[in-house]
Amino acid sequence: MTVNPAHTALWPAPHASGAVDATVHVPGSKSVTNRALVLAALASEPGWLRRPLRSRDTLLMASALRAMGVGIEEGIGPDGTGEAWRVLPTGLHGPATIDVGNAGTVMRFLPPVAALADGPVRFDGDPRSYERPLHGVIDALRALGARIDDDGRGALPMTVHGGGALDGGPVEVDASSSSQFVSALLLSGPRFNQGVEVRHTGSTLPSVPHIRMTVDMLRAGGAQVDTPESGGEPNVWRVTPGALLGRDLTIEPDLSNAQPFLAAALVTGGKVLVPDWPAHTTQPGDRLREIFTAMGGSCELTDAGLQFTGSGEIHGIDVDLGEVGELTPGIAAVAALADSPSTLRGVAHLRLHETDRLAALAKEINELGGDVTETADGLHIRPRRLHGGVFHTYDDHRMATAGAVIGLAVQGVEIENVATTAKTLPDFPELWDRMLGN
Ligand SMILES: O=C(O)C1=C[C@@H](OP(=O)(O)O)[C@@H](O)[C@H](O)C1
Ligand SMILES: C=C(OP(=O)(O)O)C(=O)O
Repeated sequence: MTVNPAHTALWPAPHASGAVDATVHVPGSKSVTNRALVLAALASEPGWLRRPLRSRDTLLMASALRAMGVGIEEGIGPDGTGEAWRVLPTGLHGPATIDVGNAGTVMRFLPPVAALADGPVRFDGDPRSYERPLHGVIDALRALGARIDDDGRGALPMTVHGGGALDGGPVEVDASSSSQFVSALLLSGPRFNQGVEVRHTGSTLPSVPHIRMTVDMLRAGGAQVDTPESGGEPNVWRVTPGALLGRDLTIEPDLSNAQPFLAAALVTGGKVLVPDWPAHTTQPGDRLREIFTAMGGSCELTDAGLQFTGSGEIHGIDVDLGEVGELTPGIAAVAALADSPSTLRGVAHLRLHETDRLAALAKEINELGGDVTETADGLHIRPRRLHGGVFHTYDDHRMATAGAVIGLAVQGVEIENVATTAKTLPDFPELWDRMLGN
């Protein structure tokens, strides 16, 4: 086996010599970009995505849709104001081969799309993609009339034998391991003959704001969606069959990827302005305003964006992160530098993310001298004086940015494979250096 040198390379995480004071333009949201691509591909007319995120996960999504025949032209928008992608929907075709990488959104959102193609669509990806849960999508699609060949584990690799259309209708799914099972079925629902009615049967449901994001974006595309919040039954979502509009959509900055920069203000007692922070959003990263305020910062949302200011003090926190699990690595990094212990709860499903994030965070922070223990559904973090060392990242973009946050306060932290941040945040080292004035 050849080892990619980028995976073993060490990046000396910059140590902050003082309080940061920077404006950081955070690239577009992964979750919004990949939903927008899927909805635009399923629409009945062309659409625009402005300021899309161009990262590994979104380029994989674009390539996969192109492989099924969708036209995606990358360029500058009609008014000349920055990058914009034109999406030209067509009939969806197989045979096609799709590389999902390690993108949850690609591996979960596209099998229902592939069921609408007129031939076989083969799905494969990184080794970790074979371990990430997909059974909810596979079982539900089979129940809705799709033919899928997998190796019996309910995981990748697999082939969806698209039949040109799917019956759809009511289906049960246990989405306790990933909200993306529900989002996946809803996104393609308008194109199923009978639409879809998804009933979540599990005892817990993570990342509910991401399901709201799916519903909001479907509605903005003209779909009729009934939800628990709109007076429907708990844990049931219903999408009526119908055409989707081609939209002209500007993608919001990725608020979860704003996290390391806000954390830098908190850790150094400095300030960071993130322009274009949306006043209303379903992105889970918006919860950072409340969480990082409780941990010692303060923030103000103005026309210029979100101004976040650290006080020089960092407090521990006891918080349920079940709705906003993807924020856990960054919160754990800050908590390891706090003046009191923290308990992070409600995130058992993180063991099945890019890596087992609970194990990885405990191990890597402890190897720098920390005192972190895993619980059944989270982490206990008792701050200790940390020292330098190698922070391993396990091909997980959020481990890399979490390590960079610790490196601001601790001399001699080296991040293994910082290039893994390209999954959702291209040019992270450059953005980080620029924030620090380097
Ligand atoms: O739908 C989405 O865009 C996402 C949903 C969440 O997945 P899980 O529900 O699997 O945690 C989140 O962690 C992931 O980063 C993005
Ligand atoms: C869990 C994440 O990604 P994915 O979309 O691959 O599930 C994440 O970005 O934190």
